[in-house]
Amino acid sequence: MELRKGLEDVAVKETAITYIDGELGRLYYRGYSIFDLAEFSNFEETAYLIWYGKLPNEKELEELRIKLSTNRELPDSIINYIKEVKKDANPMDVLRTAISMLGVEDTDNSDIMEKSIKITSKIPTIISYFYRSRKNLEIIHPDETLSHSENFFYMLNGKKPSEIESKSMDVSLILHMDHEMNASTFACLVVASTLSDIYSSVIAGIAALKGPLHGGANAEALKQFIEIGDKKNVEDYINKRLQSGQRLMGFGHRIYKTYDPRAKIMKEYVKEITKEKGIYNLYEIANAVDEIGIKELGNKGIFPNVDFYSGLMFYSLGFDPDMFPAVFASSRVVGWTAHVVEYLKNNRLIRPKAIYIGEIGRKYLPLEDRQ
Ligand SMILES: CC(=O)SCCNC(=O)CCNC(=O)[C@H](O)C(C)(C)COP(=O)(O)OP(=O)(O)OC[C@H]1O[C@@H](n2cnc3c(N)ncnc32)[C@H](O)[C@@H]1OP(=O)(O)O
Ligand SMILES: O=C([O-])CC(=O)C(=O)O
Repeated sequence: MELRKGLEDVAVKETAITYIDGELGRLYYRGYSIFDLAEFSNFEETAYLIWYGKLPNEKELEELRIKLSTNRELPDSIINYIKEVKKDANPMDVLRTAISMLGVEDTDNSDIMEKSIKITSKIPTIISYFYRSRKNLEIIHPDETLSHSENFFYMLNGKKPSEIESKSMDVSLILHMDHEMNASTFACLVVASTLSDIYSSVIAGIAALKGPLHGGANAEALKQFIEIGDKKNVEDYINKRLQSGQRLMGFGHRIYKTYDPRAKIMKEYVKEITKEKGIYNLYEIANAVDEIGIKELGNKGIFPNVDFYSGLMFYSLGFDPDMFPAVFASSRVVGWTAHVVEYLKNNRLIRPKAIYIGEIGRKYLPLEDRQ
């Protein structure tokens, strides 16, 4: 039996959701280029596309908009939990626990799609309530008149977003919404394939996304730019980092062997928003890391990935660095749940193999006879 470390190049399902061309750096949701969706679409419309397989007409879009905007509030038990949890808790742990509590509270008999929409509509509320309560600020209840992205920004910052903030938020969420069989989506499927419930699948996704090799890399990438401090230090920093065997965070990808198209799009928006926020120096450092990093690693097919610029984007939008993976999850939940629904149409228990390399037939010794 062949060992495929990291399951590289192993297909676990057929999908009509997302297609990636890792050589050319192209990404399509349901056949639509990520470049077009980022430019012309918004969170609600792209979520509809990913969940239902087509762009919605006006009525369909309005129906989804209403479901997403009227299900944002949390049960009191979860609000109390968020207010009482320790202020330095990891936001991914808080999110994971809050989704688990939602699962406990859930008594409705709606199908997985309806539950998925409700979970999606509540994640920004969980993140924003925790953000404000850890800073001893009053929580801001959701505003049904605002779009998903605008409301997220509003619940966090206490003011409605400007045009550039609103577009940047929408674009960021669109870019993170799905990415074929990444580690967190696979974790969701493993759980779903046992015919467990959708809350449990989403929790598995959050748990896998948290790690610094996956969704946690956005915070690590920003940390690098802050540590570098000035663009004249970039070359030295990269050399030291690579020579000491550390990875450049926000670089490299299992599928992309060229520039991640999402990073390309994110970079343009980050350039604009950092100017507006007075932190353009961080963009300049990031841009220098991008260029010098490619000189060092590009020949191995290692280029910036989505997490490289998204940390700087989320920072510009007001999020604390430890919250970036949770913001990522607020969008990826659409992809996770779409893949679960797709997989369950043709379910088979996911149960791979391990190649045993230990001993067999060892003699059991009573405790007192062991060395
Ligand atoms: C949303 C996302 O999840 S995007 C990914 C976010 N993660 C990061 O940015 C973390 C940094 N990047 C990485 O650790 C990796 O590129 C991963 C985990 C994303 C992909 O890893 P894999 O496809 O498994 O590649 P693997 O870990 O086997 O690395 C292959 C080689 O490239 C090197 N490499 C990979 N990424 C990097 C990097 N960021 N910096 C320096 N070297 C790297 C490895 O050291 C290894 O070198 P070697 O063959 O000389 O030992
Ligand atoms: O596809 C991957 O392995 C990681 C990634 O970029 C994502 O999940 O967005």
